Amino acid sequence: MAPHAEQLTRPAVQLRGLTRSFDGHTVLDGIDLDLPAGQFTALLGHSGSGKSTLLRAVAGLDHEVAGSGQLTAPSRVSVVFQDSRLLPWQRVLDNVLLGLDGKEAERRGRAALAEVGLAGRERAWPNELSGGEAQRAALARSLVREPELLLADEPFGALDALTRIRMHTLLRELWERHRPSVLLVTHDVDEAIVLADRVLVLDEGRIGLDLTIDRPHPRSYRDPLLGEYRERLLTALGVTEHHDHHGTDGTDGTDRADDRPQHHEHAEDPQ
Ligand SMILES: Nc1ncnc2c1ncn2[C@@H]1O[C@H](COP(=O)(O)OP(=O)(O)OP(=O)(O)O)[C@@H](O)[C@H]1O
Repeated sequence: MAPHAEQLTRPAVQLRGLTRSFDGHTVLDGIDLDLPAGQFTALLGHSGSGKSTLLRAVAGLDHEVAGSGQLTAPSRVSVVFQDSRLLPWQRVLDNVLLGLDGKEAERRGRAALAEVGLAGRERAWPNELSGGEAQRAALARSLVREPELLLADEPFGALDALTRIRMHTLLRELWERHRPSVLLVTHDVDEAIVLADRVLVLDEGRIGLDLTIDRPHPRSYRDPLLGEYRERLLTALGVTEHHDHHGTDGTDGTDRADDRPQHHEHAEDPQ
């Protein structure tokens, strides 16, 4: 990045030479990355390419990676995973407040639940929520902590296609209102290009493609101009042979997530 540009956008996250290996197998191979404060970035890559490993490193959850290079991240970080990780023995509001006390925290917790569309469900138990509602509650739990950086690891990966699209709208609205820096890990090319302003492709331990998505929001899956970005990302992911299924073919695209190659072998739990 040019020096003057660096002065304009304070990076929220800065990685220099970040490396991580497991059993002699290098997963992150000297990653250099700046995430400017307030940017919405998506991270794509095949299963096993190291997306969760990178996210865990940025979250400060991986102590071994820390010494490998330079890693700077904000102190107020929230992480949302594919499963909501709500505690089943705590009611929804108590899950959202976990570790926060006092009337003011409770007021913020209720406000966060209202923001994600769960007003009135404060006293529900997690097992009374649908998958989408549970992820809404997980987002509320993140929001209430007013994170400078929101890390999301396949947060909508277990949801049906229609719920996922509703959650996309919600996440983008929350981002517009609160403006945390976001790093969203996903397998879903359409999810990445509809939500993010910048999409990174992780390939062989490096950032293989760093693409700015220069289209206004809210974006539609139907926008034919997103097709060019989709094509570039699919090419970077090595799946150009699926062009006919993913091109601008006049369908609304809402079912695309289901007819593209799936990479779920290692998608469950990044812990
Ligand atoms: N704790 C661990 N111990 C050993 N190997 C690990 C560990 N965590 C990750 N790996 C390995 O590192 C590689 C990258 O895993 P990672 O979970 O980061 O990939 P990913 O891109 O997030 O995959 P997916 O999209 O399937 O979730 C994989 O080969 C995985 O087996």
